[in-house]
Amino acid sequence: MATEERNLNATAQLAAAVVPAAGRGERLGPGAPKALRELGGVPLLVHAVRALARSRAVGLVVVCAPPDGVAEVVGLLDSHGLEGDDVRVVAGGATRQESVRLGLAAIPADIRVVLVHDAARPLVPVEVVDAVAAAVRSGHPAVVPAVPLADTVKRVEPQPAGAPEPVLDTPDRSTLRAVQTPQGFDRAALHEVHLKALTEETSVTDDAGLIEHFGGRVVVVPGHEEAFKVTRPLDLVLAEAVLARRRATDGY
Ligand SMILES: Nc1ccn([C@@H]2O[C@H](COP(=O)(O)OP(=O)(O)OP(=O)(O)O)[C@@H](O)[C@H]2O)c(=O)n1
Ligand SMILES: C[C@](O)(CO)[C@H](O)COP(=O)(O)O
Repeated sequence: MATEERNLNATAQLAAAVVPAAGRGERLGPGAPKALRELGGVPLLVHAVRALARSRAVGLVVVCAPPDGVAEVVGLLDSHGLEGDDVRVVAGGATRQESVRLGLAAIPADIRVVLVHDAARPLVPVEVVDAVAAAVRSGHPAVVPAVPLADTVKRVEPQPAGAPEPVLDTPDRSTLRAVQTPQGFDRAALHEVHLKALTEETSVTDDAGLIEHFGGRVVVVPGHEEAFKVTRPLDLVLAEAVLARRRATDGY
C-alpha cells in the first residue's frame, strides 16, 4: 500500500477533487460532524484528503465543510499540514448533492477532470484514486469505483415500521455492484447535470446517478473493500482495525 505523502499541485493538467464533508453523521450517533470524528487520532476528513493527495493525478482539493464549521475545518487541515492554495474550504449545503455543487463552483475554470470523494471514506487506497482519474482521462465522462456484493439483494415494498416487507424481486447478484468514491467526471458533464438537477429539483444519492438520470453513460472500475464508507458505529471499529494493520505493515 503506497503511503508516500506528496504535496498537492493545483495545475490544469491535474484533476481537482471535491470532498463533501458537511454531513452531520446521524447514523454514526451523537457527536461532532462525521468528517471531524477521529480515526486513529486523526479526523476522517484528514485521512480522506491525504488519500487523495497521495495520487499524482490530483492537484487541488476543495473541501465542503459544515456551513457553521468552515473556520474550524480550515484550522484543522492547517494543523495537519494540509494548507495552502491547493486545499480550499467552502461551506457545504443541506444535502450531499448541494455540497458537491457548492464545491464544484470553487474549482478553477481550466480544470477539466473532477473527482468527488466522500470524507466518510477515509481509507480509500491510492490505486483506486489513480484508476478513476485515469479512466476519465482516457475518455469516459463518468467513472465510479465499485465492488461486488457478498450478500443476496432483494427489492422489497417498504412497509410501516415493524411490518414485514413483501419481496418484489431478487436481482442477479452478479449484475450488481456496491458503488464507492472517488467518482470521476469530465468537469463540464458534472457541472451540467448539477445545474439541471438544481433547476428540476432532482436529487439522487451519488453524482454518477445524476449523469445517468440525465441520460449519460457511467462506467465502473474496480473499487476496494477498504474504500468502505464510515456510516454506522461498527464501520468505525472496522476502520480502526484497517488503520492499525496499515500502520503495522506499511508505516502508514
Ligand atoms: N449535507 C451534506 C450531507 C453529507 N455530506 C457528505 O457526504 C458524504 C456521504 O454522506 P453520508 O455518509 O450520508 O454522511 P452524513 O450525511 O454525515 O451521514 P448521516 O446520513 O448518517 O447523517 C459524507 O462525507 C458527508 O460529510 C455533505 O457534504 N453534505
Ligand atoms: C456517494 C456514495 O458514497 C456512493 O455509494 C453514497 O451514495 C453516499 O450515500 P449517503 O447516504 O450520502 O452516505
